[in-house]
Amino acid sequence: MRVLVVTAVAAESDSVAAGLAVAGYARLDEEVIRRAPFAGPESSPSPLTRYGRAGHEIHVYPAGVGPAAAAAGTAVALGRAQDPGYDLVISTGIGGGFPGVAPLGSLVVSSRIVAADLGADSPDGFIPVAELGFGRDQVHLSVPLGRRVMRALGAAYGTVLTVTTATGTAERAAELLARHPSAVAEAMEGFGVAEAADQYGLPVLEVRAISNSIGPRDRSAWRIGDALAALTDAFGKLPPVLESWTSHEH
Ligand SMILES: O=C(O)c1cccc(C(=O)CC[C@H]2O[C@@H](n3cnc4c(=O)[nH]cnc43)[C@H](O)[C@@H]2O)c1
Repeated sequence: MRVLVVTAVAAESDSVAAGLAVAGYARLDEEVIRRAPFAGPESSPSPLTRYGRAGHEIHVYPAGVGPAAAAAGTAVALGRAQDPGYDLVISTGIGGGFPGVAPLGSLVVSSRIVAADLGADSPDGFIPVAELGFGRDQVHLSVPLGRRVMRALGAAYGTVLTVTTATGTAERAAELLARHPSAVAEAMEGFGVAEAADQYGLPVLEVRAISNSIGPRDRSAWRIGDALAALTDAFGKLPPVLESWTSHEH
């Protein structure tokens, strides 16, 4: 089994790595595959790091913030994979949770990944790109895998929205929920990772640890430390599920 885990930033990758260590995965090596887009001229390049246990490998790559960086970084990492290629791609990191379904410090697993603001605005409201006839705003996910992961993590299971502007008002949160009643969380990378994985014919999953509630902007209420600890917890529990899953099940 070989899995590519894509985060946005190094702090998320470090939390994933701490969980993999708990699951018995040892660091194998690392490869600088490009300069992450969020890194300034003084920052060090962010490597893709490989971890392994009993013939299974999990590679972790902080590809950058937002769907464009996520898609580009994922495609680069997938394109450089040597035989055997990857079986699965996971988009992960911190995210905003919809109140009532995904509290601070909890985990969510995607049943669907939807690009929630990919489309056109109109006097009658938002029109998704698929309705415009230009493309798609969601990709196929493995339901059996998602459900297994959800059970193993004790996570909420539902639609994870990808947005390019984080929600900062109650009105916007209500609008998103009205359009996506099964939404549990939002973040900024899932759809980009999913597009890249899908174009390589690979299944994808999104796992988010909730750092903030979706609604009126309030930075003082963010709990990034708790979310990163939840991410470590998730990746301590995830490997046995992934090892027992085979990609033809999706
Ligand atoms: O300053 C703000 O109000 C603000 C609100 C939400 C997100 C940000 C970020 O700059 C974080 C981007 C980063 O974190 C993920 N993330 C975490 N929470 C959310 C969210 O509620 N909505 C969207 N993205 C979120 C995201 O995936 C990025 O990697 C600032």
